[in-house]
Amino acid sequence: MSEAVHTLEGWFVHHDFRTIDWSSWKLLSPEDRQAAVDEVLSLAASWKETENQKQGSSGMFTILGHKADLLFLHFRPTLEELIELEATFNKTKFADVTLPSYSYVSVVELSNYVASDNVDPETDPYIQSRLKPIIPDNKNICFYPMNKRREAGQNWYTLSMEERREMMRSHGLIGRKYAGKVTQVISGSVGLDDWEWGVTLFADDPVTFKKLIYEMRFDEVSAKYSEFGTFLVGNKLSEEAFRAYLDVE
Ligand code: VOV
Repeated sequence: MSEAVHTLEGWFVHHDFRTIDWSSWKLLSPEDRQAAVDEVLSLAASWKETENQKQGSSGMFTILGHKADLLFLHFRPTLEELIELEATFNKTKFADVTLPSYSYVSVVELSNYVASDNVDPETDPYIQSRLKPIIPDNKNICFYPMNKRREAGQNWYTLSMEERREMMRSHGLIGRKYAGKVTQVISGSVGLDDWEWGVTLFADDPVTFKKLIYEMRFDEVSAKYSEFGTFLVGNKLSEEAFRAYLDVE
């Protein structure tokens, strides 16, 4: 039997993707539309307050293409908080014109494949900041779920710890070339959602997503042992941009 890698868990994550029923939105009166936007922005202000108190992080994004129009991304210490956030949003006037199009539930994860000894993860500021990530201000976001393969002759889970560690070392070396250009948040979802990990990337230039993911495709762990789900990409929304996005005057 192979040895399971030790993992550290941080904040829970909800990727809440919505489509907008634009016909219904346009049928609302200008006053009702304004009230609906104000209501969401007041929720966004309360999310900012939570972030200021270091009790989570939330962001709003537009998503390009048919898969979704918006993403509400939430990091919180507990699943209960994420459930409450979802219910609160669903009770807004704006939610009446949206439909959930995709969602993903996971928990921020760090594994100790390449961890250094003599570090206490409970107090180390770097590890803590990775386990409890604050959504960066980069313009673009890319999300996709992934699995490690479990096929005869290509089974990640039957490899020895040493083999896996070596491949993750090589994976990390590629990733490090993109330092300063991409921020990655890897969240584990075994037992929480349909895939094994969620990959959330943030960058100012969307071409960076393509270059990083393409380069990783040639790396052994991705080339031989990884399978990917649907990709969603979009832009971070400021409060003003959210208002402008929904403006149909
Ligand atoms: C943007 C750069 C970047 C960097 C620096 C980076 C580094 C690292 C390190 C050092 C480690 C191991 C320790 C830890 O931190 O957990 C990981 C871990 C992981 N990664 Fe990664 N990864 C990146 C980026 C990055 C991407 C783009 C992907 C998607 C893969 C692809 O082909 O599309 C990915 C996946 C993962 C996964 C699924 C895990 C967990 C694997 C497991 O079996 O447990 N990752 N990753």
